[in-house]
Amino acid sequence: MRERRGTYVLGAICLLGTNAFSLLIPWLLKLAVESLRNPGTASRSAAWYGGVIMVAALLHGVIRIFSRTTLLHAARRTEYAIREDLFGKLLTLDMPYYAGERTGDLMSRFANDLTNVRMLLGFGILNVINTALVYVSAIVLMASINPSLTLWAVIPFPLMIVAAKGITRRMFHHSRRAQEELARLTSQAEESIAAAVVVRSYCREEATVAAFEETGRRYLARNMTMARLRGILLPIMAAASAFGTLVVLFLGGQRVIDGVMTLGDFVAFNGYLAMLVWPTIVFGWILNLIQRGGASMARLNEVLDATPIVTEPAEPADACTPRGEIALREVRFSYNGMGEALPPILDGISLTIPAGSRLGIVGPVGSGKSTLVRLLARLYPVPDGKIFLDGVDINRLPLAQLRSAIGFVPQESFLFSRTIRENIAYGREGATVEEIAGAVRLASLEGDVFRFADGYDTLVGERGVTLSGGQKQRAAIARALLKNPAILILDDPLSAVDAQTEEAILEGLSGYWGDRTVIVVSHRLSAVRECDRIIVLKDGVIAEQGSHDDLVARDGLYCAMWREQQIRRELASL
Ligand SMILES: Nc1ncnc2c1ncn2[C@@H]1O[C@H](COP(=O)(O)OP(=O)(O)OP(=O)(O)O)[C@@H](O)[C@H]1O
Repeated sequence: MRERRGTYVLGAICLLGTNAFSLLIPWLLKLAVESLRNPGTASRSAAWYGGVIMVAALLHGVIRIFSRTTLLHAARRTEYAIREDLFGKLLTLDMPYYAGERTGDLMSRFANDLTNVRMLLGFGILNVINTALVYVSAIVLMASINPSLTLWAVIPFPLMIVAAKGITRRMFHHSRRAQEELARLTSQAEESIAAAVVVRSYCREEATVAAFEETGRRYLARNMTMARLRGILLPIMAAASAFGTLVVLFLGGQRVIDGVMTLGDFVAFNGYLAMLVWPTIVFGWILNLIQRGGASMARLNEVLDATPIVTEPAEPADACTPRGEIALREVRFSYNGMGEALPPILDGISLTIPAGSRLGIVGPVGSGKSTLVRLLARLYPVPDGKIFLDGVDINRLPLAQLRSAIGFVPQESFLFSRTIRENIAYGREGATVEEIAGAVRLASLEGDVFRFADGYDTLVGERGVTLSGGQKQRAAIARALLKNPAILILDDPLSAVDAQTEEAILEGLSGYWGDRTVIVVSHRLSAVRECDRIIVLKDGVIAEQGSHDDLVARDGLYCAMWREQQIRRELASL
């Protein structure tokens, strides 16, 4: 908006010009009428004034087009810039922010709120300037013709302003609520479409439609109230302005009959009064635009002013090639729920993972395995002096440097609605066809890709629906392998395949490990069996650690889990 200040000033100047010509017309009419009444004393003929009026009307029209396009284009450009800022901002925000937001709500800010802001910055500003100019200049000119009649003419205005203020205050409230309901509607629609299969498989169509209808009803009710208020406002404004006109016709007409006012003055006075009618009638609409635009700008500012909790270091450490040694010192961590710290998920984890070694992380459901690996990539905030990469506090590493050292395959793999090739190439910009094929081979996905009719060019549907769960997971692994990171974190990435396939895939990957540090989180102990060290997490602490053989020999939690999984496996093979 600030960058476009010049354009708005130009638009305002044009509005000044267009209004100057429209204000000139009643004055010229007055002179024309006076010339008709007193042809002998008039300096110019009525026809001459008629010609000048036509020129003034033409100039008024031309400059009006220019003023409107200037201001409306400026609003479009501002909308474009805000959209870019919004998108840029959303990419900088971190996991803690997204954990508290609904996608649909964010999407509605892109659509509905941005439109409201554009309307405010376009039509809103245009009409505010126009109304102010018309009101001030018309009233000044009316007062110069007849001050007492002007007073009568403007009597309804204060009443109109009081009525408009009261009604628009209520409109603002309903407008804000309506926008929230719309955001909720967008969220519900987005979620129901994404989870269409779940909805159908649980036969929840009716309940989902009912919930959608309920939100829709609330949205409709808010809009109906707004329409009612707008409906009240408009006739009040029109009636008050008609009353002013009536009074002027009566009192002005009498003054003309009494010879206190000339017919030319009366014509001009009425011309100026007529100019006030439209801005007065649309006053309510403009106030509504302002209220709505203001409410939407506030919603956009909530996102634009949001700051990521995970920030770049104030004094970054020198860049160096990572070796991949990770150290954790008494790491404690709690998630924030509605701004309050929840009970700790990790409670004093100390651990050193030598560069080039392989660590397995196992433990019961919800014991904090994923949380621990998320902290290594600073997806959540980590206190200073707790986690080190090659001896450097990770809080001192620029985020891009830290994250480019890590290949992270999360529990839920996400694929873009693009081809398989593009999805895997996302791992590294500029990767060659051979490198992509190499990563696909390592992730044991090659056979699957060749079976697809379009091979690497197979389009992955939204969220990868055309791929099986296991194929999606292997595609996500291939993407991380292509990145060629010093540290590879696999957070239960093969949960969708059976134990034998998981083992075979991990076996196939063993050639890739090299001197990389590898962290494998898994529910299946067979997946971590070959790791140099395994930690068993329980209730946020390391309950046991050691190699597979050590842990089995200890006859503790790991050993119990191992026996249970072995029995299950044997039963499954019967
Ligand atoms: N964003 C979050 N906000 C609040 N609590 C969370 C969040 N993410 C996870 N938790 C909670 O933290 C605990 C540990 O979750 P985490 O995902 O780290 O466990 P896990 O050991 O990986 O579980 P699983 O074996 O099921 O994958 C759980 O109780 C979970 O509910």
